Amino acid sequence: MITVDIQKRLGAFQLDVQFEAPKGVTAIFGRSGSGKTSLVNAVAGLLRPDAGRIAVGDAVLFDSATRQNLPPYKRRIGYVFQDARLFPHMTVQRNLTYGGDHDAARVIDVLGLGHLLDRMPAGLSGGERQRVALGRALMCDPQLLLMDEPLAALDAPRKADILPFIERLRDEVETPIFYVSHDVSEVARLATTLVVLDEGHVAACGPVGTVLSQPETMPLVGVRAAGAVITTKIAGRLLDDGLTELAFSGGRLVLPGILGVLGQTIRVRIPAQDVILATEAPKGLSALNVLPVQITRVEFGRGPGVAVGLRAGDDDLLARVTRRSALRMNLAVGQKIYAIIKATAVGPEDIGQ
Ligand SMILES: Nc1ncnc2c1ncn2[C@@H]1O[C@H](COP(=O)(O)OP(=O)(O)OP(=O)(O)O)[C@@H](O)[C@H]1O
Repeated sequence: MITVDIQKRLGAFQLDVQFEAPKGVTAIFGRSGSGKTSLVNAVAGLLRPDAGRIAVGDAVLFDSATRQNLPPYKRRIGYVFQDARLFPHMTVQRNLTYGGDHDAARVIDVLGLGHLLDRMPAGLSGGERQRVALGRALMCDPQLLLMDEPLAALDAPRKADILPFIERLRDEVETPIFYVSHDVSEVARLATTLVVLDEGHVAACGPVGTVLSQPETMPLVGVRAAGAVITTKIAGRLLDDGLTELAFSGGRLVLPGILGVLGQTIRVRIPAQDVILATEAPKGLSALNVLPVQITRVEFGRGPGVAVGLRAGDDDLLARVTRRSALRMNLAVGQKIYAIIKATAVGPEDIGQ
């Protein structure tokens, strides 16, 4: 468990953050200026809090009560920035092992670096460079890895290339990761835990699927970003039609593309704005996915949209409808209705492992 409890005044800005993060990837998400970088800098030891406590398991990195403040180089923290910052005159192999060679063979395997070892950084793509930077950070045997917008400088195809490697890292390497991002698809794919910052405070914190599907989260993450994250298993592959059938606790979903092998676990983000609600089972509809659901929340905001929390089996879904529709349909907590999800609403960037 990682404990973060930080108070820090930065000019007119007050950072006041408390949360506990279990193993896995903890995404730190929030608008520009919400305090994400200040938070990870405090964890790295680059910014000294006015008060608080930071601990990774039993290792205390900072504690104002006992006046402990480990210098950055003693914190055993790996830091991966937006730009890879590799040594240009060294091969990938030498870059990787510059600070240590902990678990080298496995890190090279998980990050798919084997064929790049003799190359120089100048000849690598942006995504490959970031994988080398990640590998180098891991070979120093950190107890925590901090990644501050590591994919922000990459274009969409390079991002798509590197995400599966970070997913493998999350699933196969023990090192916990703090991952700063303002891209919700990235967060939905990678995060185990999500911490949403708002003006220096923790506005929401918990398992990523729970936080993103809460109606209250919608104003914080933005209406386009809000939506459920569900874990599914591949139940069928309709090869002729190029579709994949996914099973989850709430039923079945059919999505475009052949997404993996039978039985494989797939994580899917379903944007709230792409869920349509119907009070009766629809007939003669082109959409492939019609799920029976029960309303758990109806949250009227200040704008024209209403966030509707839904229970589908053991999973939470989220829909955004207009105030007018919510009133006309008389939507109320406990009501059993149908959620309709267009197969093409879930983009490739919303599907992970
Ligand atoms: N040394 C400082 N002195 C005064 N204000 C500061 C200082 N460092 C940061 N701030 C302010 O603290 C706030 C949080 O900054 P921070 O960089 O942590 O946000 P962020 O969420 O990482 O933003 P972005 O996504 O744009 O990188 C901002 O308003 C910033 O201007």
